[in-house]
This record gives sequence, C-alpha cells and structure tokens, in this order.
Amino acid sequence: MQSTDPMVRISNLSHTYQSRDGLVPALIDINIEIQAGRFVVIVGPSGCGKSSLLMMMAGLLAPSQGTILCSGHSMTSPNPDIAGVVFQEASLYPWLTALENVEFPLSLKHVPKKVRKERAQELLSLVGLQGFEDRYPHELSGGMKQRVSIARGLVQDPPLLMMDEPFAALDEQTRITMGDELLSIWEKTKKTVVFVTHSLTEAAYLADEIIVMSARPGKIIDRIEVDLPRPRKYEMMSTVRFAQLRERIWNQIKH
Ligand SMILES: Nc1ncnc2c1ncn2[C@@H]1O[C@H](COP(=O)(O)OP(=O)(O)OP(=O)(O)O)[C@@H](O)[C@H]1O
Repeated sequence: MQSTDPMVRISNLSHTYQSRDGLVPALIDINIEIQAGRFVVIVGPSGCGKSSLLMMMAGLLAPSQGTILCSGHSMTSPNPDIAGVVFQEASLYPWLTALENVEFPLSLKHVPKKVRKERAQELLSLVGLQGFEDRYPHELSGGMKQRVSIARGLVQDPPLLMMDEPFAALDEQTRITMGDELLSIWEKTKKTVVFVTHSLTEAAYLADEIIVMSARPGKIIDRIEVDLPRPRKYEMMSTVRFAQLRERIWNQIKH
C-alpha cells in the first residue's frame, strides 16, 4: 500500500442473502474510500445492511459482488493484524481473566508469554483498566467488558478498528463516557475507525465523516463531513450545528 492509498477501498459492492423464502437483496453498489486515521460512522435505518457491510469489511462474510481492500489487503477472511473488530456484545471468554482475554489472540500466534502479557497490560492501561487485569468478565461492568473488547481488538496493533454498535447495550451515561474514551484512544493510537450505530447523536459526536444509508436494499445516500471542532465536548450536543447535522441525517432516514 502506498502512503496516498486509502486505508479502506470498497468498490462496486453488492450483497444478496439467499434465505429459505428467496433472495434478500441487502446492499447495492456500495463504493467507499476511507483515508488513514479517519473516524467514519455508518448510520441508516434498521435492516439497511450496516452490520453486513461491517462483517464484509472484517472478512467475516463474502460479498456477492465487488471488492474490499483494507490497508491494501483483500479481506477474504478475518485478519486481526489488519482489522480489530468489536461487537455489541463483548464476547469475552468467561473462563479467562481480562488480561488473558486480551492476550488470547497473541497466544494463537505463539507470541512468548512475557511479551504478550506486557502487550496486554499496555492495552488494558490504554483503555483505563489498570488494576483490573485479574478480574473475570462476570466481575466487570458492561462498559468495562467493552473496554476489554477494545483492548483485545487493538492487541495486534491493526491499523483499522471496526465497531458494530459497541455501546448500544450500555446505559446512556456509560455510553457517553465510552464515546469520549474511544475518541481519546483514537487520538492516541491514530487508528482508522469504522463505527456502526443507530444513534444520530453518537454519529455526530464521534465522526469525522458520516455515511448515511437508505432502507434495505442499502445504498449510500449521503456522506457528511462533520465540521465540529475537536476535542469534542458534551456541550456541543446542544449547539445549532449539532442539531443541523442530526436533522440532515434524520430527514433522509425517517421514511
Ligand atoms: N443470514 C441472512 N439471511 C437472510 N437475510 C439476512 C441475513 N442476515 C441479514 N439479513 C437481512 O439483510 C438485511 C441487512 O441486515 P443487517 O443486519 O446487515 O442490517 P443492519 O442495518 O445492521 O440492521 P440493524 O440496524 O437492525 O442491526 C436485513 O433485512 C436482514 O433481515
């Protein structure tokens, strides 16, 4: 990959599911380029294909048509060196501690114990969980479990972090705090983030750019550059500009 190439390039992507009831066209003619270091949020009505698109970008689902290049690699299978993935449910191993959960992808690659422990500790500190290394998932709050998932997603230092509604199951206060913490992690690590959400507020608060999708079959109907200054502050949510951004999205997806 050359330094001018986009971190993500999706070309002419369409996807149709084959279900028992017949063909379900989910996505049509998706073309996206994302430059390195950007924070891009995908929004759209329920069922428009956001998760399907993210799963394809992560190499978890093969598109019916089109190509996806992430960091110059064709995403035909999951590659945690290229993209860390965080889902709505933390999906941690209940029998492993927070540290062991974060270490786990490295143990699969036979990274020596000492090295992977140090790396996992470093990541747990980054997500604010220093001192919680030995806790098991059932001893952690929902927000803490998602922090462990983010740490695990970043443990192989991929250039991309893909997140599918990672904070949707959290209460509102924790969700706002997690958004701020994610922005701080993003600023420190300079990762490219692709983030799927239902929340227009979350989209406008986090994003450099918002990709708006139509109802199924999902097409891209708008791309919005978010010109709110950084660092983002809670008070910005009550500004006219913030309301305009939300309204622009809402007017396109409300039907
Ligand atoms: N395995 C499958 N077989 C058939 N249809 C499917 C399958 N998976 C998803 N779909 C359909 O494809 C469409 C897109 O699903 P997807 O989960 O990607 O949408 P989404 O935008 O993430 O939805 P939500 O916002 O509700 O999470 C939906 O209409 C869904 O019912």
